[in-house]
Amino acid sequence: MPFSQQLNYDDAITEKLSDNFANIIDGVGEDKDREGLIKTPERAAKAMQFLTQGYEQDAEAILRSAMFAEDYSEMVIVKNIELYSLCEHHLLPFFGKAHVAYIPDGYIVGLSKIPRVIDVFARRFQVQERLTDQVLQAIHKTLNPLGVAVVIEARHMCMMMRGVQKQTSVTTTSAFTGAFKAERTRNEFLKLITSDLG
Ligand SMILES: Nc1nc2c(ncn2[C@@H]2O[C@H](COP(=O)(O)OP(=O)(O)OP(=O)(O)O)[C@@H](O)[C@H]2O)c(=O)[nH]1
Ligand SMILES: [Zn+2]
Repeated sequence: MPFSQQLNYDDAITEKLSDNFANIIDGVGEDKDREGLIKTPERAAKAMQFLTQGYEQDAEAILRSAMFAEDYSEMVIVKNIELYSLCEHHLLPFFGKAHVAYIPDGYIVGLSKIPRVIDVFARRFQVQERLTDQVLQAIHKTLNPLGVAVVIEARHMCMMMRGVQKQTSVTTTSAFTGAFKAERTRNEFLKLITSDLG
């Protein structure tokens, strides 16, 4: 399942979630049996399973499936990886970009696996800090590189649509291991992720 775009929905979970979404529709005072809403509980149940499919996936296995021995020990950066997650406090989306770098020590990883690892952890109920750290740790543990860096910049719908209602604030989190703890290496990474190439 980790590599497919199409999720195999679990019938028992779909039924359970559908019942609960029907209650939510009812709870806000809507008519859950009107035409436009009749299929909504099931749609929402499937959407929720899609958005939380990361619980069933193994980030370290994904990384291990495409590790290659390579004598390259310069910084590798994959930046501007879009991400969508759900905040665990309000179950509202937060979304933005992740920038990931590592300095190999004997092994490189297939580049696409880095965005896949971000999705594994983003498709759960999250806080941005934990998401940042989980991506860092998964890469650190599997590749055992000289260093890993993860920066996430995100907007939280719970701060935009409700609550403090701030539309332009962006939250940045970062985490570093190994060589990225040194100022010079970290600065090189930070400079490269803000370059004009987008
Ligand atoms: N640190 C952190 N906080 C988050 C994240 N997502 C949402 N929050 C915050 O979680 C907090 C929950 O605070 P509470 O006071 O319990 O909830 P609330 O009454 O709905 O708070 P307001 O949003 O201020 O109205 C809020 O300050 C949210 O902004 C996240 O990824 N990281
Ligand atoms: Zn929230």
